[in-house]
Amino acid sequence: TGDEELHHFYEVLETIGNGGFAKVKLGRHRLTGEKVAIKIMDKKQLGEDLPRVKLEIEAMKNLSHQHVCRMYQVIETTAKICLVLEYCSGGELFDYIIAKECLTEMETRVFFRQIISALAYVHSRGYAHRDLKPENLLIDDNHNLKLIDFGLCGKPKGGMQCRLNTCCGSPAYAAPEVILGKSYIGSSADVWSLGVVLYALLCGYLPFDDENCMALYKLIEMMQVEPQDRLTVSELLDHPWVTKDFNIPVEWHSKQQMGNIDADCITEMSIALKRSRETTTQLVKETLRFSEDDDSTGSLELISDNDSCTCRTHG
Ligand SMILES: COc1cccc(Nc2ncc(-c3ccc(C(=O)NCC(=O)Nc4ccccc4)cc3)c(OCC3CCNCC3)n2)c1
Repeated sequence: TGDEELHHFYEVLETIGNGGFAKVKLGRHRLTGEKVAIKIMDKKQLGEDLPRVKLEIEAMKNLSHQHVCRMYQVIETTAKICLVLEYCSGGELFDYIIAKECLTEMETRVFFRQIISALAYVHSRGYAHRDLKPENLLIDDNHNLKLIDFGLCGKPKGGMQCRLNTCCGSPAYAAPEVILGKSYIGSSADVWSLGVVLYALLCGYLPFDDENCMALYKLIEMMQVEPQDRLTVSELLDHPWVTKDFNIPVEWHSKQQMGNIDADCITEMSIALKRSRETTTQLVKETLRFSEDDDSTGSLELISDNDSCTCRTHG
């Protein structure tokens, strides 16, 4: 069963997060010792929102970027869906800032450039995040930010047709048109949320001298009530406040090429699967082709990138 499968590959340790339908536990991959975040969702509790989770899983398969949390594996059982996700050892950005009491303007700019890098990439892949907020920005062990979409929480009170988490989770970061239940353009709503995140980062937590305030107020054009008056993410990439001291626009293209096969990973797998390297490589190639089709019924599922790989056999 899926539960055995989860425990076969991973030690499941303490809970690191709870969000309505999703519980996130710390996990450790038994083969590689790598820490992972395991997001466990109960299908019954998800109810009619199950299709939305399937959409998120498809989205995650297409998102591979240095500032977006990776998804390594999906383990589905009759009752649960478990996502095995990249673990960020530094926790949430906000806890970090509260613990440090204040960040320099430069450190704020470094983080902000990473956030717009992630957002420009997500938008370029045709997705809008729709729930950008400090809880969804985590720090990895290289002190870099990773965008996550912690996703579904309780049922929206108003039953609005926007995403659950924006309704019940965080009106504070949601654009006016989202709050008003109007139909909205996801990318513009993201820019509003980005403005709130930047404003929250700088206001009250960070020392900020006056002559720069004007540059910041120009950025607050992200928080124009009318979406068409708002800055776009691509205008932010080379905005004077964002490029100050860097003098280069934000590099947002993904540095992670998809689908490359890592030799060390093949070695580990051929040992674990008791197959030759050639056979293992062939299997992986077939699986990567399988994972491109929707109706993949492959005999071996693998999600691998440079530094880790997980494989599991179907039936
Ligand atoms: C050290 O102490 C600590 C303390 C706290 C945390 C950690 N680490 C730590 N690492 C990893 C996670 C995680 C990663 C991905 C997803 C996810 O849902 N992905 C799906 C996803 O990203 N979609 C998506 C992304 C972009 C575009 C579209 C879709 C969910 C959770 C985590 O969670 C804990 C929660 C706690 C409540 N606030 C949010 C994080 N925590 C460590």
